[in-house]
Amino acid sequence: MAKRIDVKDLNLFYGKFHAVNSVTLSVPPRNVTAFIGPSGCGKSTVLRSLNRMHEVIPGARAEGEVLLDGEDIYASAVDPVSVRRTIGMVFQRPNPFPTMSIRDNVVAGLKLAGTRDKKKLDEVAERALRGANLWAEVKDRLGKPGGGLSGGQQQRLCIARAIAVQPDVLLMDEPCSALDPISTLAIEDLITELKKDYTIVIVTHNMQQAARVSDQTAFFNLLGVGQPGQLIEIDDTEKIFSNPSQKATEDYISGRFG
Ligand SMILES: Nc1ncnc2c1ncn2[C@@H]1O[C@H](COP(=O)(O)OP(=O)(O)OP(=O)(O)O)[C@@H](O)[C@H]1O
Repeated sequence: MAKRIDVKDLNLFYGKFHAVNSVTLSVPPRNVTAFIGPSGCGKSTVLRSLNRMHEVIPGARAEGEVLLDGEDIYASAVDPVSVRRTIGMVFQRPNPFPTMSIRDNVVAGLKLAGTRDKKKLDEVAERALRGANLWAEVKDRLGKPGGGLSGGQQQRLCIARAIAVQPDVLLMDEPCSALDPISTLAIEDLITELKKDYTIVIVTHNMQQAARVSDQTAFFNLLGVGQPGQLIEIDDTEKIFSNPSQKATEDYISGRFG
């Protein structure tokens, strides 16, 4: 079930370093939101804070609120592990368990959560692989190692693994940066398919990609070296790329800096 995210006055730190200043934004369900901006402005840091992966880094902390359908994921009673199950993540480099079979890669999260029923695991594996547009390519070699797939297939395998646990939100941190153009298009098509069921937030350096796949775009910027990154504006992708409200956004998307 896709859910809505509301971020309120979120500040992110690495030890004493204030990495991101006061972000407030909303992500509607069944929508793709792209985070763009120059290197170091805090896109990945904000993304990781949306499922409490940020605090896994020693010394890192978050202040502010991240609401998932109105529930604060940072509330003291909330278990960060269950947050990460509900809000899945796909990383820059495909990271399947290389020696584990394709099928077991997909159902790794479910097995970890205690599901042992083979029939159920097979069903979930098929559904997730179909959902990730990979089923046709791997159905005859489900027992073969995940590491034997191409880079683009491995990334779809990781997406299958992320959706196998039926999350509410999918976070993607530059999911195509290690892929060739054909695999990139396959992932972009998949993102468009997945948004029927999921809320998706994607960090990308590729502005054409943001324009192609996202409904809304958030532009982050850095005011200076050592300064925290900040959200400059968030709006419909069409508006950001045709008529942004802020000059800094226009300069960035027209390639005048960044
Ligand atoms: N593990 C970490 N420990 C300390 N500082 C970090 C860590 N990760 C990121 N930072 C710092 O936080 C700031 C934001 O980094 P972040 O990776 O979020 O930016 P980004 O916009 O995603 O950059 P890029 O586009 O290059 O991936 C940077 O100054 C970075 O050096």
